[in-house]
Amino acid sequence: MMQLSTLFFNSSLNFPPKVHSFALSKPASFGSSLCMTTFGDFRVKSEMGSSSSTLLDCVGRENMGDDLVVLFAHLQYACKRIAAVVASPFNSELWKRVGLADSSTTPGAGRDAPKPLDIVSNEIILSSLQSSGKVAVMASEEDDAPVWIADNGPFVVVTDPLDGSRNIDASIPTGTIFGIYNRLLELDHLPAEEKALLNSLQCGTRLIAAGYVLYSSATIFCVSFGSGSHAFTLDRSTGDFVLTHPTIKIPPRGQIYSVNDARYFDWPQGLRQYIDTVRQGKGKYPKKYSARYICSLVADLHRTLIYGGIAMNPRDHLRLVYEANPLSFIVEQAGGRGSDGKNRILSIQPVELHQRLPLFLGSLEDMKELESYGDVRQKINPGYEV
Ligand SMILES: O=P(O)(O)OC[C@H]1O[C@](O)(COP(=O)(O)O)[C@@H](O)[C@@H]1O
Repeated sequence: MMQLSTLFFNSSLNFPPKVHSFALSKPASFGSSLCMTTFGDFRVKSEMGSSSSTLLDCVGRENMGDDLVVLFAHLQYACKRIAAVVASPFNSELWKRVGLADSSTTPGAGRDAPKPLDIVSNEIILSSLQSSGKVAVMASEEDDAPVWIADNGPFVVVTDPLDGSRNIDASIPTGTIFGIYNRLLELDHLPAEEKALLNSLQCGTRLIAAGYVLYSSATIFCVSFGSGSHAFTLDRSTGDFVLTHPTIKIPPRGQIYSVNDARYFDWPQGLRQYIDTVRQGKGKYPKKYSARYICSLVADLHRTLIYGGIAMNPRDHLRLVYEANPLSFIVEQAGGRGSDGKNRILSIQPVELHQRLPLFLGSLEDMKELESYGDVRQKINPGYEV
């Protein structure tokens, strides 16, 4: 079968040669205090701090070596392509043009059936990582087993290429999640399949970098190298990810909880009590909480980082290796906590690539209060249809 990404990107039907082009002017200097960009007739002014710089500038400054800069150059390129694909008017054509319903795409046990854009995003990331020459193995939500890429690649990448893809048809935000480890040299002697898996099952405490990319009204690349979490916004006029949220600090308390509360009657007593309490303004923070739930993990987490509160999914649904670990890393680096309702996520040793668990991410004080209710992890998981 033709590669989906090839089909999607090379087709003249999908990308008509005739596109509107606006006169785009590149800002004179990103270092200036006022950055002005022209989008056609619209002039957009943005205040840029003196620290204004791009994602690649910042990766370079982390002093973690040129290999990581090269990897991020490829990763950001992949995410820009995914951003373009999810916003394309031709997404709905994918179902008709490729045979995704055949058995070759049936996922292994414990995995959900992929959507066409999951597969396209997966291919975009895989091909970028392959051409970087810096990645030994990629473990993805979309593959049953990790893919061994290059014996001498210094890094291991775990990823959910397109989280929240069930929202695509309604143009609701989606995101890419990634985590990066060093390749474990002591496993080099093992057969490829075995070392690919063991490299991918590293504990979250060993992450050297992690992040997410939010595809929403803005495309935001949030990353941590273990010294704070920083977010960059895609400037579509230049193609750069520009530093917009340096050293994010999650508020120690928010007034927002984010959960699919249609599952209320499947929740354990502790979680019901916690939500009942904060809804009524009877918790440690004496104000009534509000609910926000996009049902798109990256978007729910991004809002939580900015406004505070807790983003949670109390059932065994989200994956430890490529969802919970990278996002917990980001949250911890922003001063918050990531747990399964009891244990710190980053300290849980993965035993399976697609291992699922309850996930709670958020403000330190809110997380402590939630966990004090003890029993917050949902035991039953009846297989909800939507
Ligand atoms: O159905 P629930 O329990 O509300 O789960 C919703 C969550 O599942 C996700 O869609 C991830 O699941 P998928 O990877 O199967 O799409 C998250 O983006 C979202 O937060």
